[in-house]
Order: sequence, then C-alpha cells, then structure tokens
Amino acid sequence: MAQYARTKGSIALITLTNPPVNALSSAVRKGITETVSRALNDTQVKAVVLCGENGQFCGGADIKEFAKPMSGPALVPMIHAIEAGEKPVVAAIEGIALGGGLELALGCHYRVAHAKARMGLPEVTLGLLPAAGGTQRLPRLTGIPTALELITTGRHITAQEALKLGIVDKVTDGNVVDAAMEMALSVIGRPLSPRRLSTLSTPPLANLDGVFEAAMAQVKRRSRGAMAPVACVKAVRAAAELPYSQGMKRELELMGTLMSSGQAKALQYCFFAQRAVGKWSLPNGAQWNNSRPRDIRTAGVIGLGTMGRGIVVSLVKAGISVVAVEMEEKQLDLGRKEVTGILERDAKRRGVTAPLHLISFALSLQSLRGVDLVIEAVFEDMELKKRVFADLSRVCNQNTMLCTNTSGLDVDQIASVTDRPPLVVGMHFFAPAHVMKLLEVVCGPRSSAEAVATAMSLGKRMGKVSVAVGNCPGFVGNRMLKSYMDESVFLLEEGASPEQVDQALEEFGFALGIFKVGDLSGLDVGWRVRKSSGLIGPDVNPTFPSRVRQGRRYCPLPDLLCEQGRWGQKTGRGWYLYDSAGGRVARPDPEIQRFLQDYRLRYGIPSRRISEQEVVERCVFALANEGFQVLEDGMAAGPEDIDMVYVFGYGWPRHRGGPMFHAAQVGLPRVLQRLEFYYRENPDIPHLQPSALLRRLVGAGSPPIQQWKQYIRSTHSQL
Ligand SMILES: CC(C)(COP(=O)(O)OP(=O)(O)OC[C@H]1O[C@@H](n2cnc3c(N)ncnc32)[C@H](O)[C@@H]1OP(=O)(O)O)[C@@H](O)C(=O)NCCC(=O)NCCSC(=O)C[C@@H](O)CCCCCCCCCCCCC(=O)O
Repeated sequence: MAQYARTKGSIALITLTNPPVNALSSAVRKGITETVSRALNDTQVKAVVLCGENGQFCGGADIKEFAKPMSGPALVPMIHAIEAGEKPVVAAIEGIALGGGLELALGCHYRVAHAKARMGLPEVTLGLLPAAGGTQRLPRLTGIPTALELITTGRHITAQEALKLGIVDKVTDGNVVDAAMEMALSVIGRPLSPRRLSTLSTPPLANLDGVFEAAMAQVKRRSRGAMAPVACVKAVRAAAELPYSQGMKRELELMGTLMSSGQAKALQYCFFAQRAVGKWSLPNGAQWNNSRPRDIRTAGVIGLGTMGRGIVVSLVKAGISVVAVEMEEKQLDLGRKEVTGILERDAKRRGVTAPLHLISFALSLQSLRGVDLVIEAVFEDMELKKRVFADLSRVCNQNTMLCTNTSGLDVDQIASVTDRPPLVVGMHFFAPAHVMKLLEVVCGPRSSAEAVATAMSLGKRMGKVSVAVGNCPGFVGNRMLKSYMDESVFLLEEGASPEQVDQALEEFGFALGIFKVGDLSGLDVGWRVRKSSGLIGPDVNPTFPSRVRQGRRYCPLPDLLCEQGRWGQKTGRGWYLYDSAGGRVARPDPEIQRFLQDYRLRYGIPSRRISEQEVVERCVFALANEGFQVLEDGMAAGPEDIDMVYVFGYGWPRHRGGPMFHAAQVGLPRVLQRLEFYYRENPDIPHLQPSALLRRLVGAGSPPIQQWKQYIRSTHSQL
C-alpha cells in the first residue's frame, strides 16, 4: 500500500498504491508509517519524496472506512512524524491532493505540484472538517481569510492558485516526481524548522473578531442548517487563538461531533449515491459498462424558449457544435441574443473566449439533417411534440438520435410517430438548464441500450448528474413533486399561509419554499398542465369549483389565483407580492390572507393552527411515500436514484441525503405511523396512504437503505 525505493543514492521514494485515488485506508496509513520510519532510520537516506501511483497523489481518507470502527495507525501522528523528522520530505503532487491527501502534503516540508493538479480540503462537503491538522496548518501557511474560504467551501484549487497562495513551492509541466527529487536534493542540509507549519504562528490579522463573525454569518446564511461549515469556522478560529496542540484538540473535538452526526452520514451517502447513479442498467441486461455510447459531435436543439436556450449553452460548453432552430424569426433573434449573452458573460468570468463559433441558428428543421442528435424543447404539448418528431423522422439522417426534453409526457407515444423508436429517449433538463445539474434520462420501453448510454454519457459531458428513470407521467421528479405540491395547498385550505409553509420547508433546509418556487417558475405552467390533463374543464363551476376531481381531493386555489392574473414573479403577484413584474423579492401579501379566509368561509373549511412539524411531515413524508411507489413500479433503479434527482434537481438539502435517505434516517416505522395518522385524518388524499413497499420494509425490520432493492416486488422494472 506504500512502496519504498531508494533512488539517486540518497533519496527515499515512497509511493502510495491504492487505486483509483490512493485513499488513505488503514493499510495505506500502515504503509506510510512503516516506510517513513524506514527512511528516517536509513543513514544513507538524506531526503524523502512522497508521491502517488497512477498519476494521483491522494484523494484523502478512505470514506468507506468512516462507517467502520477505526483500525490501523491514525493519520494525525503519522503526519506529525513526517513533519517532525530530521530529513526533508517533499510531496510530489500529481492529479489530486484532497482532504487528508492535502493534509499529508502540508505535513511535508516542501510541495511540488504538476500544473494540472487540483488541491483542496473538501471535507465540509462530506459533513466533516479537515481533522488531520488541516484546520491548524493551512491558516498558518496561507493566513486566516484564505484558509477560512477554502475550508468552509471545500473548493478545489488549481496548481497555479496553490502556488499564488503559497500552498505549493513549485509548479512543473514536466515529471513531478523528478522535479520533487530535484528539490529534495537542493534542500538537503537546510534548516527544517521554518518548514514545519505546526510550529509557526498564524499571520497577524487586524480585526480578528470581525473576520470570524463575518465568516460565521456567511456560512450560516449559505448552509441552510448544515453543521459542518459552522464547525469549520470554529476550528480555524482555534488556529488563530490557541497554540497548535490545543488547536488540534479543538479540531478533534469538533470532528468527533460531526463524525457521529446524521448530517455526515447523509452527505457521505450522497457522495456514493452520486457515483452509483451513473452505473445504470436495464432489465435486458444492458448496463453502463457493456453499452457503448455514440460519439456526439453535432447536435440540434428545437425551441429557443428558456429551456432550449439553457440546453444550447450546456451543449456548446461541452464542445459540441449546435444548430439551434426556432420557427419564428422574432423568437429566433431573441434566443440568439440570450444564448450569446449567457456564453459571453460566462467566458468573461472565466477569462476565455466565448465559443460562439460552435452555434448556428436556423428557421427550419431541414438544417438538422446531418446532426448526430436532436433535443426537442418545444412547448409541453403532446400533439405539438408528435408533429415535431414526425417531421424530424422525415428530415434527419436515419441514424440521428432523437431526444425530447419533456418534463413528464409519454416518451413512448412520442417515439411511436418516428421511424426509429429505439433511437428515441427523454432528456429531461431542469431550468435553468445551463445551471441545474440534474438530467433525467427517460428510458422508453423501446429505447435501445445505445441510446440510453449516449444520453447518459452526453449528460456527463455537460457536467450533469444523469439519472436513468422510467417512462411514467412526470417520470421520477415531477411525479413525486405532485404529492408534495398537493399537500402544500391542502395545508393552505386548512389554515396555513404560504409564508408559514415556506418558512417551515426552508428551515428544514430546502433552498426555497414550495410557494416561492411556484412564483419563480410561473404558476401558469401548472395551470396549463392541469387544463390539458382534464382536471380543469368546461364542466367545472367557475364560481364554486369542486374540491373533488377524478375521484380524489383537489384544491382549486392555484387555479383561482391564476384566473386573477397572479402568475408569480412574471406578473409581479403570485402567492407573494413583488415590487414589479419580474421582481425577485417576495413579500407576504395581505390580499392573499383575505383571499384564503374568504375561500375557507365559502367552502365551510374550519381554519386551524398548523404546526411546523405537520407542514414538514405532510409535505416530506408524502414525497417519500410516492418515492416508495416509484420504486415499487420499477421507475427508478433504487433509492439512490430518487435521492439524487431531488438533491440535484429540486433543491433538497444535501445534508439530509434525499427524501428516501431522510425517511430511513427518521425511521421507517415512524414514517409509516405518521402517514397512517395523516391518511386517517384525510382519507380523500390517496398519496397519504402508506405504500406497500414501505409497509414491507417496516415488516422486515427496516433494513438499511442499501438493501431496499431486495424488497421491491416490481415485476415490470423499467430500469
Ligand atoms: C478524487 C476525485 C476528485 C476523483 O474524481 P473522479 O471523477 O475522477 O472519479 P470518481 O469520483 O468517480 O472516483 C473514483 C472512485 O474512487 C472512489 N473514491 C474517490 N475518493 C475516495 C475516497 N476519499 N475514499 C474512498 N473512495 C473514494 C469513488 O467512490 C469511486 O469509486 P467507484 O467504486 O464508484 O469507482 C473524487 O472522487 C473526489 O472528490 N473524492 C473525494 C475526495 C474527498 O472528499 N476527500 C476527503 C476525504 S475525508 C478526509 O480526508 C478526512 C481527513 O481530513 C482526515 C480525517 C482524520 C480522521 C480523524 C478521525 C477522528 C475521529 C474523531 C473521533 C473523535 C472521538 C472523540 O472525540 O473522542
């Protein structure tokens, strides 16, 4: 796990060998401890170079080991032995030095990095802090403000930035181990004390209290209830105020609290879940590692509304040539202006040239003849989409893949009008498509493995987290969202206000409450969908619209709001009031209070006080309950897929792991019991009826989430 070799007569070369990222497993720590001791005791050795196998220095502690009892040598004394040794140790950083990997390098006396290396202390993203001295050594090296920023955000930095910040001593384009050996030879005999970061003081800083207070306020604002960023600030403060040994004690103490927290478990679950969803498989045996994606060099995008523009930007930023098509000149010009603006602003921010040469704009589908793949992003209307796909089928080369950016329509119905159903998949982006990380890849029953592989891989190229989902109304994300949204409006009927519901959900950790989200995305969108799905029609009494539709409880409040022209931010009024049309700052609207009171009176609904607990439980457990049903129906491969859809597409707080992980963490028996209670109270709300899978899991003693798949009775898995 760590190889030892003596080179150039007097240099000991220690190589970490634990592919793929040389994580510091207990075996690696043992290997490093033994080889360092050997080098320090070998009188022939005058200096040591530490590097990693396969072009990766070290990805930090082995995250898989966090779930097990600690074994093997501890990291802190191991790094201390390197720093305290009387021979210079040089870290040769290639690929990555992250977390414990960078802390190991900070314990070395010198650091040389390859120009393409990336470094950082991302522990905060795992619900932890850099507890191998990172919070104590980094501030002593870079000063407090830089250390605070790097540790609380977990941001990766380039070798060039690391050089500027003094984190590395040299950057090379050539062989990093050779450069490190050269440096090792050149420093033999120089005093080591100034290179031992633990012995230095943090650089003086005026207004220390002010800096820490501002940092604390900032992390609290940003972190939506996450504990780790707060602990990171406290640990760095210890570096500023306490001697090193006491700072280390504080670091360990804070780490102890984080390590055993549910948040750390949730964030580490997310780390592995994010990677697991890329490993898709279909019932016919096709999967990520036996299906070859096509090489996509050119793509067409039809429709330059908000979604289409974002999709064009995402494709172009991935280096793909795009033909963007609109049917009307005015819309095309508007789209061109917006897309160009986004790309130019992005390029300016990154100090590069905007890749505008990769886009062409056209008014006819004929221009899509030769592209490798088309993504349709026209209005959410089945008949319109079918017309577009029938035309594409005629126009495009036989081999062109055809994708639809529908947010919930039947992909198979769309495929059926083409001459190539196996080459049709759904690629459901989330607005704004160039910002949001989620891509649902919708596998129709006739989508080929090659088409799924291509869409998944294209998503990855665009920097998305691609999740394969089955073809059902709303797919995974929007199907589940329906229960969540329904609960939120039912709560309004029963006595809550939009701001009360939103506050409870934001305190739970959602980026935005459900009513603010509605106002942001436009309330008219759902209104149109409800009209086209037959929920609103000529038979609905306009003055006294029914509260039961299609055999279940229905809340007409959103429709009544839309009829008043309250469509959200775009009209300056929705569930909230805005300064003007397009305004962003939501203010509670007394008119809405009156509107809700009148509504309750008119329908004879008694208004009651609704607790924060009820808001969260009804919205969040209803969401998870639908998730169990999604699993039972075979529309998602596992709970991880559902959770990543929610974390990356719906603003679900990552430190709560996703709705399914949250249900597991709350305890499945408790979730079942609360759903049973709410269903008893509201027998006309079917989505509160506990799903059969939830009952089975509870009956089986609530097995860990990783084992849930064994309890799914789906006979018709779509994935
Ligand atoms: C490294 C990456 C950037 C690579 O990305 P890439 O896209 O190339 O590849 P993948 O992400 O797909 O990864 C490939 C493969 O590797 C696995 N993997 C990656 N990193 C790790 C890892 N660190 N551990 C384990 N496995 C890893 C990944 O899962 C993939 O596997 P697969 O099977 O899917 O192929 C990218 O992977 C990345 O970002 N990795 C994470 C980097 C990171 O976050 N590092 C920090 C780790 S945490 C850490 O280092 C903690 C340290 O500060 C030390 C802590 C000391 C502990 C002290 C304990 C004190 C206990 C306190 C108790 C107190 C008690 C008391 O008070 O009394």
